[in-house]
Amino acid sequence: MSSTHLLADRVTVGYGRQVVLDDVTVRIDRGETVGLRGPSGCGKSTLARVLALLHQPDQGRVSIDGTAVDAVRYAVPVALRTRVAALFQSPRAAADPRLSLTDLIAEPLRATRTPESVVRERVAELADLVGLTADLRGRRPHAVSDGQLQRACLARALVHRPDYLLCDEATAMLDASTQAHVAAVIRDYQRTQRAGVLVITHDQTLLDRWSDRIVDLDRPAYETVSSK
Ligand SMILES: Nc1ncnc2c1ncn2[C@@H]1O[C@H](COP(=O)(O)OP(=O)(O)OP(=O)(O)O)[C@@H](O)[C@H]1O
Repeated sequence: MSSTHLLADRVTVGYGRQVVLDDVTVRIDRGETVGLRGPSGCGKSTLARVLALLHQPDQGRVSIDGTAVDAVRYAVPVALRTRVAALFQSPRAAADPRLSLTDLIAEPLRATRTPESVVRERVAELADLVGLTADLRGRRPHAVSDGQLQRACLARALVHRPDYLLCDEATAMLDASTQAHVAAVIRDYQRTQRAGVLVITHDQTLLDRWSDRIVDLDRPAYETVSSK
C-alpha cells in the first residue's frame, strides 16, 4: 500500500453519550478525490474535522503519509499541520470579520512567520487564481458576498500548498457559476499538485462528477447505553 495518504485509522468520536463515529477507517491517497456520502447526522463533518486535525478522536488516530498525528490544531508541528487544509460550508463562520480578504488569505502564512515579500506574492497569485479583483481584496467580509468570501477562504486553504484538501459542503451555498468556478479551481489544484481531496456533498451529481471513488458512511449515530 502506498504511504502517501491521509488516513483516519479506526477512529471513534462521541459527543457526550452519543457515539457519532464508531471505528471508522477512511484513506485518501495523494492524487485522488474521494467522495464521502451518508445521511444527515451520520458524522461526515465530524470525520472531516478529525482529518483536518481540528478534533481529537476518542480512539484511533490520523496519520499523514505514515506519520501518526497525536495532537490537534496548534499543538501539531507546523510542517505537519500545513499539509492538510479544509474548506467548510459557511465562509462567515470561518472568516475573521476584522480582516480584509487580503489579510484573511495571508493569515496562515503570517502565522508561520513567512517573509512579508513572499506573503504578498503568494496572496496576489492565489487571489488571481480564485478570481478576486483588486477592489474586493481590500474589503472586509461584511462587504462581500458569500461566494466572494468563499473564494477568499479557498485561497487561504491553498496558501501553504497542502497535500490534502478537505471540502465539506464547500460549494453548497454558492450560486451555480461560483460553484463551478470553485470546483474547477480545486480540481486544477488537485491535478497539478497531485493532492488528495475529500469531497463531502449531498449533491449526488457533483459527487459523481468530482470523485474517483465514493465512501459510504452510513452508520447512524447512536447513544451508548448506561451499564447501570
Ligand atoms: N460539537 C458538537 N457537540 C455535540 N454534538 C455534535 C457536535 N457536532 C456534531 N454533533 C452531532 O453529531 C452528529 C453528527 O454530526 P455531523 O455534523 O458530523 O454529521 P453530518 O453527517 O456532517 O451531517 P450533515 O450531513 O447534516 O451535515 C449529529 O447528531 C450532530 O448533532
